[in-house]
Amino acid sequence: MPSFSPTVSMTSAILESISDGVFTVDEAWRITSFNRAAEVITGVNREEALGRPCSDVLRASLCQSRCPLRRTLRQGNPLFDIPAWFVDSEGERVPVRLATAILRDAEGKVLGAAETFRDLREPAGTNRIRESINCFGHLISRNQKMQAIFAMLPKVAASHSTVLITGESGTGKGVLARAIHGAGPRCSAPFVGINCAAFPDTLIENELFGHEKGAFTGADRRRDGRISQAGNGTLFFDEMGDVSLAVQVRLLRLLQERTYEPLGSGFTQKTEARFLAATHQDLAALVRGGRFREDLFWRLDVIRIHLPPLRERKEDIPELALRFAQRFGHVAGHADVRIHPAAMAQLVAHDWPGNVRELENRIERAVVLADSNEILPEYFIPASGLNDEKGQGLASGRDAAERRMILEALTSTGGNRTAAAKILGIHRSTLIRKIARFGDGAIK
Ligand SMILES: Nc1ncnc2c1ncn2[C@@H]1O[C@H](COP(=O)(O)OP(=O)(O)OP(=O)(O)O)[C@@H](O)[C@H]1O
Repeated sequence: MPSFSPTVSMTSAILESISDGVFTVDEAWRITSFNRAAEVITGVNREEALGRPCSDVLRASLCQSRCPLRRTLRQGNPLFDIPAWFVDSEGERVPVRLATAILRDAEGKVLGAAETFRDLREPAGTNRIRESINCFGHLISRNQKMQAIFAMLPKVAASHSTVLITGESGTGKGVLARAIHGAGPRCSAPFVGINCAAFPDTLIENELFGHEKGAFTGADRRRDGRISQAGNGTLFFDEMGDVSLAVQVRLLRLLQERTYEPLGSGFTQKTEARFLAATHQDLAALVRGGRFREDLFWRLDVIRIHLPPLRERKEDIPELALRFAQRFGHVAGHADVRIHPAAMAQLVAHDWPGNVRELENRIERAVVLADSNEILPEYFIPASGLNDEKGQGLASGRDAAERRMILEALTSTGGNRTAAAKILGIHRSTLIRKIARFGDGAIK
């Protein structure tokens, strides 16, 4: 057989084309390379990842105590098939199986280490439309309304039109946006999201448009914004209803003329990105109340997809619950996790104000608490708040129960809202809104 030694460009082309995430670090744990699949799985752009400590970028379950890269560098041995999870750019946990290897130069000097990881959410390479109408990307549903949505998604994904995704928090708007991107012609270009509720006005413009060196105090170098990072991929505006009127003017220009100006540049740039937007708010009502520009609303509302809340598609609960149980069981090393029929009945009876995200978090907690590979009803009772004091469920007295759960979560995290939101299975911005709604001083 003729000898074959791949060139550097060939090696990087191979790394770019595989579906496993791969990154390398130097001996100080700074990321030195980050392949395309790593970007897709973690939601972090290569530019953001390079040069930063890997624990900051991946926020993995093993980072603090059992870092596999550290073990590999110390012992000089590769590791295989390690279960773990990362926290992606949206704050969601991504279960993975990873492997590590040491990197040496031609003389055998250690340069650092490499880690590869496989996304366990889906079998490799299935981010395209599935055969079955019960699924689209990572979304699954038996519900008729959802299936009608899945049926039109291939056409939506293939088009370049702006899509407005509406639905309560945790219904899967972010997952749907990624699925539309993954099933469309831009799937190999970046998917870049921005949570509009997470930034005040001054920062959101900087995040989106980027800035030139010297644009403001502290701008010691030029920085690309998310529009530029999206290239000819997809730019996803999450929580679009939370954008201020001032920023709406800038977004209108972006959507209308496809142009923007990085801060301090004075030059107009053009974007080729496709726009997707999501909101849990009723944008038309915001327009009527004078809090959202009508012209921007019409620019966004080209194709509208409304995701029904989980309580209106209870037929999905068993399948989703089992799927989450299997996924978290896999990470925790429990094969074939089952849900006891009484526990399943409890899940189906619940109203799920936090929708699929809340269900996902409850199942994760139950899998962690489980002593065997069966989830029993008692695993849901203490922490989940599935039952209020009268045992009537959250549907009745929801506010009181919600308020109590928020208080408990904030107490257990010492007031840390990000951590409390994670426990509750809702977005930080949703938690902040709820705290403001209760606004009686007891919750801070
Ligand atoms: N139909 C579904 N099938 C499988 N998983 C789902 C489905 N819908 C939502 N999920 C899961 O629920 C979680 C919440 O989804 P996502 O973040 O997309 O919700 P969202 O509507 O964007 O929430 P928010 O408005 O708070 O940002 C994710 O972890 C996602 O994987």
